[in-house]
Amino acid sequence: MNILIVGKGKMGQLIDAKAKALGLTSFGCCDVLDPSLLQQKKEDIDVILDFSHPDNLMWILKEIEGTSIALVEGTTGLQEEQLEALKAASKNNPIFYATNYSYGIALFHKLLKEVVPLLKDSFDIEIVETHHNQKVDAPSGTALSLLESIDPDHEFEHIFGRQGNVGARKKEIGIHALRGGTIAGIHEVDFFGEDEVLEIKHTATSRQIFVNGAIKAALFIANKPNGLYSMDDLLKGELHGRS
Ligand SMILES: NC(=O)C1=CN([C@@H]2O[C@H](COP(=O)(O)OP(=O)(O)OC[C@H]3O[C@@H](n4cnc5c(N)ncnc54)[C@H](OP(=O)(O)O)[C@@H]3O)[C@@H](O)[C@H]2O)C=CC1
Ligand SMILES: O=C(O)C1=N[C@H](C(=O)O)C[C@H](O)C1
Repeated sequence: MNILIVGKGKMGQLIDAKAKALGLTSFGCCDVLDPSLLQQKKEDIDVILDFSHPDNLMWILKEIEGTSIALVEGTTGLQEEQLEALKAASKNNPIFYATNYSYGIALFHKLLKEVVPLLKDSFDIEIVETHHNQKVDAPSGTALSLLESIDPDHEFEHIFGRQGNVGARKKEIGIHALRGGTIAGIHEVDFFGEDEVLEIKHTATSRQIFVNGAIKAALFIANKPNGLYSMDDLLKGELHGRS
């Protein structure tokens, strides 16, 4: 499988190194300011993995239009219209999208779907995420996806941080972002009940878990029919697990 990576940052470089270590052909990392690699290698690319910045997405979708190149999209902070464009592009290319490529977070979503219907009427729900001091978007893409799993029908008001005389808690879900040091990613959902608290927490102890998951996603969608794929498809395909 031949891959090309969009994004020359922390994730891009780690994916490039891991792909090469696995014996895959990686053409390296590029971005919208230096698109030549994508344009030169277009004929030979099977999968593009984008871990960069939302500003690259429309350019990538234009480049893969009319080709059979698959896309593994990992960039977070995408706006609603960019998510719509991703969905539309999946009619013509295989596209895998996840805000978090770790196995644990994929399971976290499953746990929420079990637990939330049992608790949502009697427990207060809050989401807390913690990331390194270089992260540019807040709250994390993962926190927003967890929110979507908790409240798919938007029954609750979504409160992004609290400040001032906010009054007593209403039918709301609080979402809070902490930033500091070198934390790869911590996500926690707290359920506060009467005289008890249930906490579900995932800690990524290094970025490698995202890198490995993204490469598994790339192997999974290479040569798949056009469509939008998610971590649920990867779990069903039993391609996940350690390393
Ligand atoms: N889905 C998942 O599992 C994961 C997703 N991510 C996401 O991947 C993305 C990249 O993360 P990470 O590698 O840590 O970030 P880095 O900051 O290390 O790298 C970001 C890359 O994007 C480029 N970039 C920044 N601004 C722009 C812009 N305006 N237009 C085009 N390119 C730009 C940077 O180029 P330059 O250096 O020249 O500015 C750099 O190459 C983030 O959205 C992050 O949230 C991260 C980990 C896991
Ligand atoms: O920027 C990061 O580092 C991460 N971003 C993703 C997110 O926004 O959820 C996934 C992971 O938590 C690391």
